[in-house]
Amino acid sequence: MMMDGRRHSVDIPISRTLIALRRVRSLRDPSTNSMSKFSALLENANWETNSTNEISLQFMGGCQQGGSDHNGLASLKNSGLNGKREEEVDDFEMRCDFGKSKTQLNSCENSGRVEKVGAPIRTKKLEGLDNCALNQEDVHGNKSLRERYCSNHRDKGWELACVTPLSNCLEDVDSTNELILGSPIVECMDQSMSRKKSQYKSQVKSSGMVGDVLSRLGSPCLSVSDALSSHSISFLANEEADLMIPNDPGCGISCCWTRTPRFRESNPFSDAEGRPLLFKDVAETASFGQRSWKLIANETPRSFSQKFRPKSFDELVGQNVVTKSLLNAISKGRITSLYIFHGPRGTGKTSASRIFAAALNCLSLEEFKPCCLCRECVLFFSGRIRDVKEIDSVRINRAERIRSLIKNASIPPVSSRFKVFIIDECHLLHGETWATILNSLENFSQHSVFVMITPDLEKLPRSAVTRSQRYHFPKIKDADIATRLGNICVEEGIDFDLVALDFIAAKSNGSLRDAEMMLDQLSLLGKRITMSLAYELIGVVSDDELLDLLDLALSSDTSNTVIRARDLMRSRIDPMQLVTQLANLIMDILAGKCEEDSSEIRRKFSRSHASETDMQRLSHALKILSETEKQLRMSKNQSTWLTVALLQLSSLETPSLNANDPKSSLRNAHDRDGDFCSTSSTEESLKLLFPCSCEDSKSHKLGMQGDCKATLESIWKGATELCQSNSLKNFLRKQGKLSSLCVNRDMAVAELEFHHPDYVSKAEKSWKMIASSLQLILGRNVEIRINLNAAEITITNGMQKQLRLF
Ligand SMILES: Nc1ncnc2c1ncn2[C@@H]1O[C@H](COP(=O)(O)OP(=O)(O)OP(=O)(O)O)[C@@H](O)[C@H]1O
Ligand SMILES: [Zn+2]
Repeated sequence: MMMDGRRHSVDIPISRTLIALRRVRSLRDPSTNSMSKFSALLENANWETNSTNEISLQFMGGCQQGGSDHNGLASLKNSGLNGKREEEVDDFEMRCDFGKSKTQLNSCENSGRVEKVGAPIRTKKLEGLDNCALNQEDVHGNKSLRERYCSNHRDKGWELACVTPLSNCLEDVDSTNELILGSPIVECMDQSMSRKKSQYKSQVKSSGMVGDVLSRLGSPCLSVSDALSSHSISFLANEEADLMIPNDPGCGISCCWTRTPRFRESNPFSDAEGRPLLFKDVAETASFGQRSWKLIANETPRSFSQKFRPKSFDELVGQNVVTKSLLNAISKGRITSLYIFHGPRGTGKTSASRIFAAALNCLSLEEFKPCCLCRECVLFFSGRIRDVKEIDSVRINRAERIRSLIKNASIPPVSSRFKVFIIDECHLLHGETWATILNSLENFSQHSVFVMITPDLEKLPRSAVTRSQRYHFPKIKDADIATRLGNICVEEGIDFDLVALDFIAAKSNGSLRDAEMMLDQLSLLGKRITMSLAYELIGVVSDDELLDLLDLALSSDTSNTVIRARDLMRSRIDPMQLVTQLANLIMDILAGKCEEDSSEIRRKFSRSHASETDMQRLSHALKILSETEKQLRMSKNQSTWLTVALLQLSSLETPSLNANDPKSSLRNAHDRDGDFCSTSSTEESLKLLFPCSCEDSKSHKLGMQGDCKATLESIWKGATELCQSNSLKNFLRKQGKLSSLCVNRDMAVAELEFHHPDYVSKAEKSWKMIASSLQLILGRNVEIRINLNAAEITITNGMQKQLRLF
């Protein structure tokens, strides 16, 4: 949501401060809490910009409320913009000269020191009784922790000053007492935006359009006292303005006009249709599906992703190409009527569409837009702009609604430069809806812009794609995500381990929203964000990673299967969970669900595993996995057996994994304490084959009988695959085999068999490599025994070499 506030507890955005000038409470009679006492003041206020680009607010004579004649004047200016050095640009001054109206506004005089939440504020200037100045600077400490993340939050100061205006500014007061203002220059520097000072250092220049828009604002009224006490200042006053709350976490700007705004032309549509975009999803209006929004500025953000939604292009992480190109399009005036923003979820498409809409209407003459400061931006960020609409794609599938929308788009904007229609999830538009829109493109007002958003370009009609300007939002790099998370942690005062943030970033699959949501959840635990905490909460693997693993396993890429599986299980997922997820995924694929899924990796996987044999292999894999799942419940060596099971997925020879089959490869290795199952007869035969280690009741063993053979073959194949030397690999495959395996909690004993004494000695020479490969697959120390008939050589990896004879 564009209006999501941020840093409300740390920084005070100047924009919010300015808006708070309108707060009605400050203008109320303290004894009665009534506004009436000051109504004349409101009616007689006048704003103007003078030649030095200062905005002036003048309280005209004749108002005799409160024992004063209110000839006082106030103006706003950015002291840094009139030839000051760049370092000073951040300083935004407010000086007040209210003349006789100081009775109402006398708290200016008390502004010698103002506390800002989370950071001390220092007052630079205090200009006598009639003037006040507030200059606050952040004094962030604790730099060391923040250095990596706080580049955006370096110390900034701001100064707000009201200065006596020079001229008579009243140009017009219309019949409804609305003020028509001259061309003011709004200059303010939000702390949160101060890093953009190079872009923002110059103000919104005075222009007819600025004046035009300002003229639609109601009577402004000024109070500083309340503003200071609540760390915010407002421009205007009316009853609604009281919605502003001191800890308002919104974007910092709230629009609460005293009068109904006048527009260039009356809105030809119903109120509902013309309702402006306000960035808070609450209810829906009856019109073509446009959402009705509440002033988000008054609401507490419910999540980090709401709170930290980017509000300008430079806050958009990892989308530099898009940003640059959109900004260039605006600065060169090359705006087309149809844009498509596409790319994976949570990468900033919706945010960018809103920023784009704001930038299109921004009045700043600077290249970097939106400035967030001009009146159009103020309107936009307060959600009061009438010409930007966010439309529910499902709802406009109805004929009358799309007609209404098209009609609306054919008419020039109400008050802004561009009418922007943002249609999220546009792949849900029906073909006819698309056709109507595309056929009407020519008839749209030159100033109507459609921004369509979808995660999947391929689902859109070709004709739409070819007639639009497309912007791809790629997945966000893990490093960028981790940095962003770090910034959020610093801002929210959350302790964290870097590695945990990296982990969250890796888990979020390029979606910053997912990452922020995970962080949000973890932060609720109220502890330091650590790896183990993250693992506890997130221990699942994305579909894409699962598909990757499955692909490796099915393609007999033993080494990578083992490496990937071990990697996942080491830190990221419990083997039980992994096997369940894999089985579910295969079921989805077999059920054809991948066709509907938007993931490219899934579609690719489906395409490359579409043959009959592939389907058989997949159902075979499913059988193995479902059987493995049962076995793992009873096993203490879950990761080993899951790895072994994965190595069997590529084979089409289905080992009998029937739970009732005593020879089942995995089942028949059950030991007495339930680690692996076997019938007593199988156990006997295993002992016979491999008498020494399996006496340990905690171990389980696979022998050469029945279907154990297939498992042993898979493991042997995997192990040989992992040998780096090709000649050794070929030799072991051809001449040797794994004749039995006994695994207990700490180690495994593998029995190898060769047909010739020379082979035995050759294998013996390479025992380390063989043992290492088996070790990798089995995930524990491995003792190997190399047999030739009655001869057996025992070699313990990493320990001394031993020859044992029966
Ligand atoms: N590129 C980004 N830069 C900064 N924040 C981002 C970015 N992408 C996503 N976010 C975070 O994720 C939240 C959601 O982003 P947004 O709605 O713009 O993504 P989206 O691509 O439109 O997602 P979807 O396709 O699901 O609608 C934002 O509020 C913001 O906190
Ligand atoms: Zn602007």
